[in-house]
Amino acid sequence: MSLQNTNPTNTQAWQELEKHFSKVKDIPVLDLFNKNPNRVNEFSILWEDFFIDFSKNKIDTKAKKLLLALAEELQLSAAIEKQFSGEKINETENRAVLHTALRAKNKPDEVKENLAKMNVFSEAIITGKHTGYTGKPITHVVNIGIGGSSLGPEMVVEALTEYRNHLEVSFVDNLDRHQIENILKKLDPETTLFIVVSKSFSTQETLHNASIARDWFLEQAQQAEYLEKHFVAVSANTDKVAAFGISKANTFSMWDWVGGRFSLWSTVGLSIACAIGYENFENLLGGAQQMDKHFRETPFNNNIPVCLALISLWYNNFYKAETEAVIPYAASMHKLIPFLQQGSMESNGKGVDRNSNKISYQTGTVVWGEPGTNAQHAFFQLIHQGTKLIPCDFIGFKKPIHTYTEDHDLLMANFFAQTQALLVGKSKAEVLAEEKNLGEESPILPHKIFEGNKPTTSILIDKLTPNSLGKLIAMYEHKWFVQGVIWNIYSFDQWGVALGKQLAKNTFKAIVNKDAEEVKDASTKRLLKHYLS
Ligand SMILES: O=P(O)(O)OC[C@H]1O[C@H](O)[C@H](O)[C@@H](O)[C@@H]1O
Repeated sequence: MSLQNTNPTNTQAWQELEKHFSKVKDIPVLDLFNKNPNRVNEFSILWEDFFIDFSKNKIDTKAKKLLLALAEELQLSAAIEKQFSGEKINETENRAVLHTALRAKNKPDEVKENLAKMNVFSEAIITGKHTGYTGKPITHVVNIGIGGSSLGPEMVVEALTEYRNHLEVSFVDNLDRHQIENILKKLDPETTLFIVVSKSFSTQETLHNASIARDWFLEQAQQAEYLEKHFVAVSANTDKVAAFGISKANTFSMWDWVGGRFSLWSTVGLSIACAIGYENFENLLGGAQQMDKHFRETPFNNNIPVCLALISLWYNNFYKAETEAVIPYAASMHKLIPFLQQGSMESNGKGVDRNSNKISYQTGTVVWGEPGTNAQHAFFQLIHQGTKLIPCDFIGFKKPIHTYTEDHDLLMANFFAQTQALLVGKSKAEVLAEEKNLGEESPILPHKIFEGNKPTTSILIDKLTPNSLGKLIAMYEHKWFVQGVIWNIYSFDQWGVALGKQLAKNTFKAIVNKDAEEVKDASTKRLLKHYLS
């Protein structure tokens, strides 16, 4: 057993963290600021167009030191090198994990070829050189895929609205027929391109939706040869693509060494290239490449993904915080949360360690959130005054993507005010001074007090661009990786999604046969009977 397969709770650093935690857990963060005039410097990182302020977290100098020692003791550097050098670190699937190779300066030849093909194709769609079966240019692109074959591209396409061209881009992922019907009814088969994206090309939702789209198309186009102009596929399973009826020329390859949730950098990003142009897609890759370099080369105490990962681990394993929230102050980033949920929770929601033993400590956190300012009016009440500890990442931009700078100032004033309110709170004395009609004995008084001391990390970026978005996404990818290394789990498989898929097949059979007895447990049997009645 190498040191990298160690139960983290058995390390010396963990033991010391436990001891230290019991001493410092109740110290208010404001006291830490008072005792340490250098706190903001010590707990912030300025890197290129990113400024990360960790100082509002419940962490002192010693805890930081011990967390960094934990990373060293568990040989994080060696683990990072293993990933970048293409070792088969996804051991349960016997695969390398090389999404970083997709955005590296020197890409593997097969990647270069497929990206070049993507460049030419997206350009032809955008310029109208590629026409539909009646000679009209394509106006609408529909990405059919789910999970990693949808969340990343959709998030990027939505976030970068200011970089969009004239093409309308939609995403169909859900098995609910309602979704695809709603999209198709607005489309014209003559001017629509479908991109069927599935690494495995055996995902129920995607194949089902792709068949619906094909039938819809053929209903009007009539001739199967016209499919060639309107259906392309992205997949690692070219045989299955061919069996579905999409030609080799219309197939973009991806590879088993790219995990679905890390695949937006590959040909899975075809819808991105169509929506914002290939050059902008390359800028996205360029940003990720810069973050990869930062992650690989920067000492841990100044390393953004490493610090984010360790602070999150501190809350998860010592404060026993169950969740963490992400609040982007950019309405166009509303799809960032589901993307991060898959990335973090599918990667690190594991209960068995690398030695195949059941884990006795906490692993993956629950990630949730919503863009600010909407979040303020929905769930911030609980974060400010509830009983749960919820560390939050606030993401904001110095410059807006529009020209209304004062409006942007108003938005960002909310960002800063919220992190400040969460930290500082409002004391009894302050409430009384502000509200003269409230007496000391008023039953309303306790409701108006804010304890403060609620932790936030501020991620302040110059501007939302393809480059900075690439950096931001790669930053979170590396955060999950670091946590997986420390938790001693395999972050790159997802066996936990298999059982439900398997049972759905039998359940569907039971429904078709109208035979609830095929289902084993009493509750589901009763539900099925009711459904069938
Ligand atoms: O790209 P596909 O093979 O269609 O897979 C789509 C998604 O489905 C699976 O259930 C996995 O949980 C995801 O990791 C994956 O991204």
